[in-house]
Amino acid sequence: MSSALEATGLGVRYRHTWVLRDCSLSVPTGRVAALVGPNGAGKTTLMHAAVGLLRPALGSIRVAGQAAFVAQDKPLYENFTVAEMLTFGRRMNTHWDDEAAADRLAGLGIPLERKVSRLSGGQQAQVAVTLALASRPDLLVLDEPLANLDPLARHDVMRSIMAEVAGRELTVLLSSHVVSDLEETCDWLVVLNGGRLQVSGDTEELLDGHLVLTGPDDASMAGTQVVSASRTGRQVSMLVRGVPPLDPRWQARRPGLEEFVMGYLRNPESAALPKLTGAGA
Ligand SMILES: Nc1ncnc2c1ncn2[C@@H]1O[C@H](COP(=O)(O)OP(=O)(O)OP(=O)(O)O)[C@@H](O)[C@H]1O
Repeated sequence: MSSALEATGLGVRYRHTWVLRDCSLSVPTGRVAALVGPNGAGKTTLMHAAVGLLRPALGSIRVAGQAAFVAQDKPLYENFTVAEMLTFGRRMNTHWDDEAAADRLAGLGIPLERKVSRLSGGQQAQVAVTLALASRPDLLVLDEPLANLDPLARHDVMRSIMAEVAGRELTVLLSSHVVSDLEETCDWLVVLNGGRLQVSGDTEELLDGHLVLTGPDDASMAGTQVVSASRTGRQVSMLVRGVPPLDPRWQARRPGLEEFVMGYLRNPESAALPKLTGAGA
């Protein structure tokens, strides 16, 4: 399994403050990886380090091939038309697929002669993604591509990204605060919390390896590895790792993605990380 992105012992600091500490992760080629975490967790910082916009103080982060980055505040010139943005992109990039970009925009019904400022938020996001894709990257890094978009536009942007991944060997790393948007499309999950990596792995394997247990708060928890728990009255609901408990009063089910992420974020001390033995293992 080859990696499109690999970080080993990554540490980043701004002046004297560490904002990423000891992050080791690997995203396999061809995956759509979701990067989630609360405000200030270090998601943008990790993306900046991945695409070479900042240099780590410790460890390393490596992309196999070319990366393209779409920043949070869509890097478009408001007074340019879409066609002028394409010309700009062509001049700024050594690898550039004009035809693919024009085809993609035509398929999305975005007129080339329209000014960027006259496009909807969803169309601007699509233009920014199209420009990034036109540079033929191996890794597409998108910082909150769905921010400020309505649910339909969020769905359309995600679906169009999936179509690109299906069409070629492209890996995507995208951050979002809306975990439910990622459920259908992201098959790799990275959770950052307070500058530390909490979770990194195949989404289905992670969900299959955990249970949500609900039961009375005096039920025995023997043999269960609790990620986090919340109480309502005399009932306890817990996210646990591994095997079901012995106490028959527990009801067990597979967690949804949002429950899983929330369960880990509630307890920053818990982690679900693969054992990395050297780079890329
Ligand atoms: N240029 C900078 N100088 C100093 N501190 C910074 C700088 N950029 C980010 N930080 C700090 O680094 C930490 C991580 O910020 P980062 O933007 O990576 O988080 P994030 O997870 O992307 O947050 P959000 O979800 O709010 O976008 C924060 O505490 C932030 O204040």
